Amino acid sequence: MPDRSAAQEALTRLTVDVPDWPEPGVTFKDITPVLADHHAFSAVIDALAAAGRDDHGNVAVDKVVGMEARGFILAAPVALALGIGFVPVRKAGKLPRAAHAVSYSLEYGEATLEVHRDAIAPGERVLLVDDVLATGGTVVATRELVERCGGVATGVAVLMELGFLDPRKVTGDLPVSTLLTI
Ligand SMILES: O=P(O)(O)OC[C@H]1O[C@H](OP(=O)(O)OP(=O)(O)O)[C@H](O)[C@@H]1O
Ligand SMILES: Nc1ncnc2[nH]cnc12
Repeated sequence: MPDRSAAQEALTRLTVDVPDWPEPGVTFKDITPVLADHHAFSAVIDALAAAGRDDHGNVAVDKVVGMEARGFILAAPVALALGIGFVPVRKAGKLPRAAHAVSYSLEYGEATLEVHRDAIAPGERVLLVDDVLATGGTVVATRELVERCGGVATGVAVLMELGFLDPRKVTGDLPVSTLLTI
């Protein structure tokens, strides 16, 4: 069983709040010190991977999707921990083959995300993994990409949720697993 409280403690202790970055009024949650600490990194990966298991501890998803860029750092080891494949959802113009694209807004701007059309097979169950759930725009766009491939997003696992931005208003019925709510 992952030690969820150890992961939460490490996240609270090591995440650095950066005021007014990348623009005035935004407090940026810098998780790089968490990644730099082997024990903390390992604890948060195990805690995130739990969202991909059922009540008996069996793996309940077929793929793990990570959103560029910080999502990649977390989703790839989560996929390995679960023994399943990893799918990158990339910012526009980075994927070399036929891709689906969805545009969206986030806390500090707008962007387009893309996924290879054949990265997720019809009917596959997909866990989304990212570091921060802020407005929820990234998660909603990624769910749309999974569905355009014919897959089913079963949930999203994040390190932290910025509750004051009310992301669950837009994530709707998608189950959210978060280690910290701020
Ligand atoms: O809930 P939202 O308002 O959509 O914000 C959350 C997203 O914002 C950040 O990514 P960003 O697009 O800044 O990219 P990065 O990982 O490359 O820094 C973060 O890693 C999430 O993916
Ligand atoms: N405040 C924030 N800190 C880190 N990543 C974010 N993504 C969106 N809002 C963010």
